[in-house]
Amino acid sequence: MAQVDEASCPGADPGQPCIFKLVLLGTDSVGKSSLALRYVKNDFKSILPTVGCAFFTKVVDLGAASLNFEIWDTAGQEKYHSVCHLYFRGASAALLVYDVTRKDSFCKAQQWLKDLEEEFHPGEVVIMLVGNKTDLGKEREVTLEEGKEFAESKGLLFMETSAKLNHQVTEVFNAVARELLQREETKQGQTLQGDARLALNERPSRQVRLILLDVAPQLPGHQTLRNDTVRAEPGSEKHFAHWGRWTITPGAGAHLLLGGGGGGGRGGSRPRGRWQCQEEAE
Ligand SMILES: Nc1nc2c(ncn2[C@@H]2O[C@H](COP(=O)(O)OP(=O)(O)OP(=O)(O)O)[C@@H](O)[C@H]2O)c(=O)[nH]1
Repeated sequence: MAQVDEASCPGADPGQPCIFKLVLLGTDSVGKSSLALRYVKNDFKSILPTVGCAFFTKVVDLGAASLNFEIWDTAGQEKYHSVCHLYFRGASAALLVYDVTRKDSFCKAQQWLKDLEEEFHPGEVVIMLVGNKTDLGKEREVTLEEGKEFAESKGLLFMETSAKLNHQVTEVFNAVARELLQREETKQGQTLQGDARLALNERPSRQVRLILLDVAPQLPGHQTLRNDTVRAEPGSEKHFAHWGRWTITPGAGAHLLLGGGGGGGRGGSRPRGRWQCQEEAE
């Protein structure tokens, strides 16, 4: 993956990795806190139900690039549902966690997705559906295919994990991190393209009208030899018989490249007298 210009990431100090807010969503006891704990501290232990929200940070090193995750672990209990919305505002990524041994938690994850869809524009957040507790395979109520199918139908990333066995936990966060950096890179590319288009639009029209005239009235007996109007592409070269070769630069006029003996002089490398190029943008 190409390297992202980290200095231009939103929320980051110049030269520092991008900061992305990632929110863990899902009903109670699906293993949100356990996934966060496993990922951040490589630990698994009995945890009390989350009250409100817990917060972790983690630097993700992907080799070619790195980023900072702010991980918001929300409480899954129903009584906290309404406040969870406060926590997922401003998120760049969300993990929708369900427990593969509980169908109800899979349905709840789908409801969380609806909430996210109401809050964010399509594509604004990277969303991964995570089926946790694969170590309890015998008690499965949600198959791998069901999870995969639902994720595909909604354009979500998808993985199954076991926080207990440390199965695919880092992979989940890394996959989200890669997706975020890729999107950031695309965004920056589009901004650059937009800037370039803007710059092009600011230039005069591609066709310009140049009026070349010899202005050397101070020379005795001299008069304007030619008053010519041409249409020229920016940056093009034009040859005028007796007037030499000129480069045409809209906005900056025309510049003599090689004199053709203009200004009344014959065979000289520079025209005599003063020359002027007037430009009219079309
Ligand atoms: N077998 C197994 N148990 C797990 C796994 N992950 C979490 N648990 C257990 O599931 C229970 C709930 O885990 P939590 O991490 O507290 O779940 P939560 O989603 O944060 O719960 P709330 O705070 O209520 O929202 C705990 O007893 C964990 O030990 C897993 O991968 N496998």
